[in-house]
Formats: sequence, structure tokens, C-alpha cells
Amino acid sequence: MRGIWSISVPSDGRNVVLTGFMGTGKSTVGKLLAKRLGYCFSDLDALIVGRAGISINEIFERYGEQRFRELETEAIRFLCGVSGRVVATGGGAVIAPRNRELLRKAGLVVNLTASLEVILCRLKGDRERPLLKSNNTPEALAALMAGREDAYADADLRIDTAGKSVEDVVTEIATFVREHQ
Ligand SMILES: Nc1ncnc2c1ncn2[C@@H]1O[C@H](COP(=O)(O)OP(=O)(O)O)[C@@H](O)[C@H]1O
Ligand SMILES: O=C(O)C1=C[C@@H](OP(=O)(O)O)[C@@H](O)[C@H](O)C1
Ligand SMILES: [Mg+2]
Repeated sequence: MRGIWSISVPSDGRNVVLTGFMGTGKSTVGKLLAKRLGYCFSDLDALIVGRAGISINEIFERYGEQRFRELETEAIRFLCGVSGRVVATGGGAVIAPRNRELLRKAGLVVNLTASLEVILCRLKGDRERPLLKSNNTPEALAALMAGREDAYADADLRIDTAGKSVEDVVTEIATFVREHQ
């Protein structure tokens, strides 16, 4: 894998950061939200994969979750130096307090939620998320989600996406951003 990212510079805080558990819609909503706001879009996972040159599954298999978390923090440091961007994080990006601090400074943090039932339905048959494989019962996934609740609650806005279309979620966030940024 290639080495470290370029050095980050302080952000002016004019980004929108989407956080939330796997399947809450961060990547899907983020892309459309960026279009709606006229911002650029970055997906942390895509950035990591692009830099590593291998898939997230392969990073986990070859190097372990810990290494993935290091790459994730490096990606966050890099992205926090940008401006006018919607950033979709991966579900575990907010676990480390230092990551949360950086993301908070980068801009408005919007946390997407959905019940476990909805998430299981949305991610049925998914093969790209290694933590779905290692937490392969609803109980294990519920425990993973519960353990992250405090980190997800650290946000400027929380939106329950269950029963809402992607468009609805985008509109809700765009309204909030226009009022608060
Ligand atoms: N509001 C929504 N309603 C229905 N399906 C959704 C919604 N948001 C996302 N999805 C679907 O859920 C799946 C996971 O979405 P994704 O954006 O990859 O989530 P995340 O990046 O949070 O893991 C995709 O198939 C996507 O189309
Ligand atoms: O919850 C997590 O720890 C992870 C979520 C994934 O992203 P999504 O939340 O976009 O699925 C991806 O970063 C990786 O598989 C780990
Ligand atoms: Mg995603």
C-alpha cells in the first residue's frame, strides 16, 4: 500500500459531514446532497480504497481492522483540510474521539439513523462490508450499533431515514445546512 497522505491544513469549517451506521444511507445521500448544495463530494471509503488500491474487504483480510482504522484517520486528516465538500464517512469513522474532533472542526455533522430492521433489509446480500460478515447475527449487529451510539449522538443534526426517500433526506439536510452554514 502507498504511504501517508499529504499534510492537512486547518479547515474553514464549511463542509457537511455525514455519519451513521452501515446502511443508513451516507454514501447515497451524500452524493445527491453535494449536487443539491453545489458542493464537491467525497466518500472516505472510496478515498481509502483508491489510495490502497485494494477493496475494503481485502484491507481487512490482509492487514486487519486496526490498519483500516489508521487509513481512515489519515483520510479524515486529509479531508479536513478541504472546504465546500460533503463528506460521507464510514460507519466506524466516529469511534475514535480524535476523528470526531477533526470531523466536528471540518463542518456541520449530520448523523443518519435507521432501525436495525431497516438496515438489515437495505444491506441484505451485501458482500462489501467486512463487519457484516464478522457480526453475522442481528444481536451482534445490534450490539455493535449500541456501542457506537454516543459517538453517533455527537452531531449537529440527527435524521431518522427509515420510511423516508433519499430525496426527502437530502432536502431535510440541505434546509438545515442553508440555515446553519
Ligand atoms: N432513505 C433510503 N431509503 C431506502 N433505501 C436507502 C435509503 N438510503 C440508502 N438506501 C439504500 O441502502 C443501501 C446502503 O446505502 P449506503 O448509501 O451505501 O449506506 P452507507 O454509506 O451509510 O453504508 C443502498 O442500497 C441504498 O440505495
Ligand atoms: O461500520 C464500519 O465500521 C464500517 C463501515 C463501512 O462503511 P459504510 O458505513 O459506508 O457501510 C466501511 O467503512 C467499513 O466496512 C467499516
Ligand atoms: Mg458508505
